[in-house]
Amino acid sequence: MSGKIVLLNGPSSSGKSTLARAVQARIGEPFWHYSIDHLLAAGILPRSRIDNGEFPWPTLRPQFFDGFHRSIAALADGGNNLIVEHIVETRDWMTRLLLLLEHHDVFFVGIHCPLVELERRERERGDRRIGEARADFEVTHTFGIYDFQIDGTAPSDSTAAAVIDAWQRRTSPSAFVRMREGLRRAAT
Ligand SMILES: Nc1ncnc2c1ncn2[C@@H]1O[C@H](COP(=O)(O)OP(=O)(O)OP(=O)(O)O)[C@@H](O)[C@H]1O
Repeated sequence: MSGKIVLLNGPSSSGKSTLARAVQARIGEPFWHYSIDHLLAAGILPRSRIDNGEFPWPTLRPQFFDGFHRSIAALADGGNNLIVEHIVETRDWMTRLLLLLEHHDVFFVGIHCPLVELERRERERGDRRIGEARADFEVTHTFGIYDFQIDGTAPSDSTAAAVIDAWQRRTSPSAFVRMREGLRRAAT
């Protein structure tokens, strides 16, 4: 049986990693915390050869993210429960996730944070490209509907407890099921 997926979506610096760690520490079942950041931190990319232009990132990026999206389904198909943190950048990515995760139990969580706070965090962190948070802020919540939404400025302990409670009480049809139905209606 496929693992269950809690998918956190929000702009850079909204607090996805912090929340994912807090959920993972409290939830009553084993969940793997999975994100692009983990792959990057593991050194998956030939970083210096991309940075020096030898390998073209604009060509490689779409296939890297497509592989990431497919890997979510693959890990869940192995029976693993996942807390996935992601920034859904485009409507195509949203559609791709809806189709790839058609047979999975997905609980879709939106993390909201005021732009002024995102930009403050971005400056303070110093390890994010300035402007990334604003670009994400303008698009990432525009592609779909959620099962649950949270305030990324609230303490992560209480937010994690609220996410777990809402996940335990989740009902059908999920946001992913409703969005897929919308896609199919639009296609007919
Ligand atoms: N609830 C919160 N209250 C105050 N600060 C927070 C909260 N959650 C996260 N932060 C701070 O915001 C910064 C970004 O947090 P985090 O790495 O969790 O964000 P993220 O959405 O995963 O970012 P990215 O997508 O860029 O990886 C960190 O400095 C973190 O300590």
